[in-house]
Amino acid sequence: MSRLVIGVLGLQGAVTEHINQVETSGCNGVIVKKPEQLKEIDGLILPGGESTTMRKLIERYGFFEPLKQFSKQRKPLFGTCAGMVLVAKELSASSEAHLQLMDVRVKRNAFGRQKESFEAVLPIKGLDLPFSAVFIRAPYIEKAAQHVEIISTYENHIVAAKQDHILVTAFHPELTNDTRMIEIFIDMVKKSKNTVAL
Ligand SMILES: NC(=O)CC[C@H](N)C(=O)O
Repeated sequence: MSRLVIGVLGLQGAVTEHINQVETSGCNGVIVKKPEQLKEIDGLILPGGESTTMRKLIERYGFFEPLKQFSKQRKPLFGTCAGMVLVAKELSASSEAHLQLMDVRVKRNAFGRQKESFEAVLPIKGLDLPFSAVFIRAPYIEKAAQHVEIISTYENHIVAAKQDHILVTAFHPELTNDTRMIEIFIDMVKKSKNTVAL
């Protein structure tokens, strides 16, 4: 069977770290810089970075509608940190939401100044052993619809979740050597390919 092709939206943020993890996990990693490339990939990672800047670049490079279409086709998406902000249907503090793909309300920079960046060892649904999660000016999910599966919480806040073909984490799984989080995503991509093939 040919290798799965996982794209990383390459407009801004932690792109190469994700590509490295994708390749370590046995898939082909592609930096996506043009909307046409979305046709060539089986799943897409929206990396961490700065969501407001990413939104501007999404508009500038004509990605807004193509990304919505990508999701409409139920192709798997993985939003990490700023990527989670981008997919949320709602943002708190009346900020304007972006792609609005997942039924969650996200609070940006939610852990406050004392906790600009920190590491926490978290139990994750589906993993036998806890995951060492790196948070950098991280958001969290303030509110999730019933059909959103909560995968992990930290101090009672939702920091990882899944809805259908969309996975999100408030932390940066690509900044550790642990590839188990990306493997959860790769499994989703594998399953979606099998469903399409049937
Ligand atoms: N590390 C990150 O991705 C930070 C996200 C950033 N606080 C934002 O809202 O865009």
